[in-house]
Amino acid sequence: MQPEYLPFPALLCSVLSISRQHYEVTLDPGRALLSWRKLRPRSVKGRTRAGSVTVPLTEIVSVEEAEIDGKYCNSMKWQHMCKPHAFTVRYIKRMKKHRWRCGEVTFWCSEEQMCCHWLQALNDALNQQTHRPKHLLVYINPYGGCKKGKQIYEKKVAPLFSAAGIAADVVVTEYANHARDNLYDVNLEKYDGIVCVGGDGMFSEVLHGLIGRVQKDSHIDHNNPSACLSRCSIRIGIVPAGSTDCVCYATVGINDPVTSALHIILGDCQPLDVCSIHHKKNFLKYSVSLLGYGFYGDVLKGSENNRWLGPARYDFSGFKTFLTHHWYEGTVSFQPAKWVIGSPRDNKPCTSGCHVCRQSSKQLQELQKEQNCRFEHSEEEWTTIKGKFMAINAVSLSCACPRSPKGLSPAAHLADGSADLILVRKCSRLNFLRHLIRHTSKKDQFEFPFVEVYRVKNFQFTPKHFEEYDTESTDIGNVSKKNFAQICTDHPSCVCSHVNSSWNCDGETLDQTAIEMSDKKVKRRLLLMT
Ligand SMILES: CCCCCCCCCCCCC/C=C/[C@@H](O)[C@H](COP(=O)(O)O)NC(=O)CCCCCCCCCCCCCCC
Ligand SMILES: Nc1ncnc2c1ncn2[C@@H]1O[C@H](COP(=O)(O)OP(=O)(O)O)[C@@H](O)[C@H]1O
Ligand SMILES: [Ca+2]
Repeated sequence: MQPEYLPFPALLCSVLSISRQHYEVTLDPGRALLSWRKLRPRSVKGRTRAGSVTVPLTEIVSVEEAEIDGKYCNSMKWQHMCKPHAFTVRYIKRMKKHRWRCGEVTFWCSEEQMCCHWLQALNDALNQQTHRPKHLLVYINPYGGCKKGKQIYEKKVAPLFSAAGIAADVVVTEYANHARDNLYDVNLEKYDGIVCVGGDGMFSEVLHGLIGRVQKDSHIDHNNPSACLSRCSIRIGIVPAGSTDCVCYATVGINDPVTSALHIILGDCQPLDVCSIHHKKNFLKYSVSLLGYGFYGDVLKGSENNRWLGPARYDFSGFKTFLTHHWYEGTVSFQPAKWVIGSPRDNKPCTSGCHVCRQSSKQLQELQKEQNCRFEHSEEEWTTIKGKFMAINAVSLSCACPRSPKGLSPAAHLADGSADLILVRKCSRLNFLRHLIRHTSKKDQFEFPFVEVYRVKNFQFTPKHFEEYDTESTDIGNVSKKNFAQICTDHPSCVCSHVNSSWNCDGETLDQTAIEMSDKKVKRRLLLMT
């Protein structure tokens, strides 16, 4: 039997007008390009192609028949025609520093038939982009960051979505965890993606709702640390309107609502590692950005009563935390991520389509197949480090954000199945400041004798007092006040609350201090619309 071939759409080339100048406009379906070139180019050498623009069809946002402006219609040029015809193409314009803007160009045709032909051909090309979302569910946190989420969505994002023919059902949240709870009830089949307008905390809320919902539908107990979770096929998009926005910044390269909206419209997609955190086999939370004990845990705790300060609450609390200069004692154990081909000391940041992520994922999958799903229990050696720490940070992505454009671990990978564990040991205030300042420049923040970094598959942390006073039961509630007093005499300069820090998990404080974290990737991977 003869194979059936679809007729390949023909190249379309016409002379059309843009702002009353003639252009040769070409739609090349074979190379997936739309281009326009000014006719009668200027004679000055080297400027002949100045009026030429090429746009990949994948970067066309929308195509529509243009509204004919009365003034333009009556102007000299069009007086001889019965009715002018035009169509408008919106497309991605790449600016500096990963910023995207929506460019717009209107092509005027001399005949109605030609205009229809162009509209049809361009719409056919757009309809082939089947990965683009058509129906989105949007959650807006009106209190995130500078409390401008609703405004940002209405002014900057909604007009782009509607121009691109995307229908959006919008929920403005009324309380914390509104979006999470709503995701348990909503008919997900209706949607091609979920969009959250807010910061990392809001993203984490949507992520918990979505992963939880999918596990509930598949009757999987996510409390079980070795359970293989069902994969979420629905994507989450982020419109940054929070205080840190590091998930957005680290995946898109900038925290800019218009850029994010345009990535969502094009259907861009980026897989993301998700870590799960347990305490004694009980599931606590998922983490996608920072899981930090010590400095970042204290910064978060100190910022909680100053929410009214907006994003500045972190700087204010950061300054205070820096001055208090606390260190914490405990034991960290981890298993290295052996499948990864990169190292945290590489000098290259992870970008979309990253070769390291692809290769590492492949190797991880093979390893899992080999170990026949016993991956979590493999008896590989654990490295144990006892000590006094200023900060213990586990990051599954770079955590780049406006405060630190390269992030806490600049070479961390978005989807390699591993997390970078950064240990900052007890050091002088000056040395800690030197380490912090390096986050704002290109200099290596790990190049200090008191800083270590490992690429890990999982890790455990036990604070010192758990080891000494709580061998039977590790429930913090069971540690008696007497024991606390005992511990505090060991720390003459501190009060009880400073014996332990708390964990900052993507901007939320965890109730437990002794935790286990695993980065189970593949099964727990999440698709991000970026
Ligand atoms: C002297 C300047 C030092 C600057 C050091 C900057 C390090 C910044 C690292 C940022 C890591 C961010 C990790 C992201 C975590 C977020 O998931 C999470 C939640 O985000 P959301 O509120 O958007 O929901 N955000 C956070 O936990 C906030 C962390 C922010 C840390 C800011 C620390 C500022 C430290 C300032 C120290 C000043 C010392 C001055 C001494 C003279
Ligand atoms: N309507 C609401 N009222 C109060 N808290 C909310 C609301 N909607 C979401 N939240 C919670 O606010 C927290 C912080 O939100 P986020 O958007 O990350 O802002 P920020 O970046 O300023 O911390 C999240 O944990 C989220 O669960
Ligand atoms: Ca990772």
